[in-house]
Amino acid sequence: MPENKGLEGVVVADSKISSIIGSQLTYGGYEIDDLAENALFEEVVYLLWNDQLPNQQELDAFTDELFNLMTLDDNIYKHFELYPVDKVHPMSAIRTGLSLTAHYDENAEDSSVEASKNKAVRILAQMPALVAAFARIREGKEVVKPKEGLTYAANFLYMLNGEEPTDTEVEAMNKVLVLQADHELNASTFTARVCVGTESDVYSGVTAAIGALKGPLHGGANEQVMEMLKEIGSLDNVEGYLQKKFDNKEKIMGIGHRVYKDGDPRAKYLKDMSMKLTDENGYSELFEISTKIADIVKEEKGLLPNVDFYSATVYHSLGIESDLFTPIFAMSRASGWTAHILEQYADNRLIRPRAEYVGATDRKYEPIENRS
Ligand SMILES: CC(=O)SCCNC(=O)CCNC(=O)[C@H](O)C(C)(C)COP(=O)(O)OP(=O)(O)OC[C@H]1O[C@@H](n2cnc3c(N)ncnc32)[C@H](O)[C@@H]1OP(=O)(O)O
Ligand SMILES: O=C([O-])CC(=O)C(=O)O
Repeated sequence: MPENKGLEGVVVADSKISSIIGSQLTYGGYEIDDLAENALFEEVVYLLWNDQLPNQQELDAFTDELFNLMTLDDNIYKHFELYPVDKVHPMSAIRTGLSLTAHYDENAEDSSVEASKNKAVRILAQMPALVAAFARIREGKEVVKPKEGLTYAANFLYMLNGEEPTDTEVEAMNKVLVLQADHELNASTFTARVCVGTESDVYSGVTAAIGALKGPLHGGANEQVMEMLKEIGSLDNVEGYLQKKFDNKEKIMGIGHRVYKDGDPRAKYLKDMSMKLTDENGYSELFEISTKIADIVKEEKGLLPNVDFYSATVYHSLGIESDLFTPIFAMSRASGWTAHILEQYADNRLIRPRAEYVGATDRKYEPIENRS
């Protein structure tokens, strides 16, 4: 087995976008705490793409640009009606939908820096529209187009629910988007960089990244956390549920991290939000079940909650279906993916590691009639 199975600890790129040192996370040199408490998601995206926060004029121009690209081509809305939407996971729908948006971008194959930056803006603007449209169409509801003057977080909730969200909802959604925007070389970002390292286009990189985020060991864990909470059902069942998982050597979703061994700095914000929102919306028991799970897993395994753990109850309290949790993560992470894609283009070298061959050797071709 290679020394660094799963590329653990292997450094494969220089990056100015985000950094993890111990339990400290920074975006472009700003502490995640500072940004989570103060920043608008749009400011964070601008920071990830430009290595500096925008001034008011730059933010206004960027917000307008995003709004102007937030409505999808009618054919994209229509394509969601072409297949049995009730049987399709939203992450698969978004993966296909995002890939489809490329066909309505006349500069899709233009690989200039300017065109690649424009694609990043289009993708970020279109992700919330894709998630919200799919969610409504599968319920037989009319698509809701974005509303001018709303922030990115507010517009997503508006397009999803068809009514303007409250300040509390917008604040929570904005914070979740900020917290999930980037995370160094996580699996989906690495996937995006590998893809565009072949000089492939931005849409291909983001589509590949969506596929990687979908897995339950990565972004897909937030949906699984909600399924676990539902399965547990009440506080009394937590010990029994966990014991069975431990006995079967199964993982507890939303817990553990490849890099953070002393805790994920994003989790405390999500825990605070979860406590507040579950209390306000009548889901306090889900919060209590969550903290009991976290305490027992810490005690038994020394493992701590990651970003996905408490985000599940935050989304649930906002009335969001559990299979939309990972698509929302994708919406936010599209900012980090595209930042990394642009950074990869700027100083590219094909990413191509090696494998240790451990298969059979010295075989000779046998005609098919001679094979047993
Ligand atoms: C946004 C994100 O992607 S955050 C991560 C989201 N993913 C999850 O929440 C899924 C659950 N967690 C996990 O699967 C893991 O903790 C990962 C994949 C996130 C990171 O794992 P790694 O550092 O690669 O650890 P790895 O999977 O090799 O596990 C090491 C040991 O810890 C155990 N372990 C790790 N996480 C967990 C967990 N959540 N529950 C129980 N045991 C765990 C493993 O079973 C293994 O035990 P062993 O050595 O006795 O076989
Ligand atoms: O960094 C990782 O491996 C996973 C993670 O927390 C993220 O992508 O936010």
